[in-house]
Amino acid sequence: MKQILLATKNKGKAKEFKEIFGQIGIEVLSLLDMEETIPEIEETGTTFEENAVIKAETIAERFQIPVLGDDSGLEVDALNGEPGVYSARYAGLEKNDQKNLEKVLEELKGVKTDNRTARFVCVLALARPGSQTITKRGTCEGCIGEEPIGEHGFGYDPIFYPEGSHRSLAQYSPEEKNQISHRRHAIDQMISWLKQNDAME
Ligand SMILES: O=c1nc[nH]c2c1ncn2[C@H]1C[C@H](O)[C@@H](COP(=O)(O)OP(=O)(O)OP(=O)(O)O)O1
Ligand SMILES: [Mg+2]
Repeated sequence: MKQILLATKNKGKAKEFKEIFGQIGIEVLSLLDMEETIPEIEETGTTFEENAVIKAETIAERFQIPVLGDDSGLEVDALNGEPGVYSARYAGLEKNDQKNLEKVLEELKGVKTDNRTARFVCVLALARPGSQTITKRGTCEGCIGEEPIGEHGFGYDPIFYPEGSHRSLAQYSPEEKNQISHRRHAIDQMISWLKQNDAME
């Protein structure tokens, strides 16, 4: 496998996949690299697994090549796991990262540090024409800060402090984030599975 198509239009995700897979010599293309406009894929699932499979299978069906789908989000314990699969649309259908993280901070007003635990979840689905789709999950534990800080990353990174860290994930360099992220852990699991099943070629 020298090249893989990623079923996403999210710039932040695409950049991280390119960096992580680039290190093992695999080129990642995303829907942002395609000439034609791909219609929005409806995320009708209620779990990360379901949505990752929908994304990967929709695009694999269309292009008849192996496709990786990523469905990810933030689970906040004090909010019963919200925003979860609705992370991208938490503050509205326009998918605004700034408004989304402000809504989390608003919902957590008055909640003490010890009770602000959360995790990022990333589920990857690999759909290959003629094979069963497989999914792998990665997580990154941490807690939610009091205000956004940091310039790197995307999404909820400015309010997320990885376990044991005094810096938000948006204060991590891309290289540092890619060593500990939920996405990195899911990718590692997927690569191990492919190696074990002689499917890396
Ligand atoms: O490393 C991350 N650092 C910060 N925030 C993150 C991360 N990973 C996911 N997130 C947030 C962004 C978005 O609010 C939601 C993903 O939603 P999700 O539907 O999977 O992606 P999306 O709609 O942006 O792009 P697409 O569906 O085309 O892949 O979780
Ligand atoms: Mg989405």
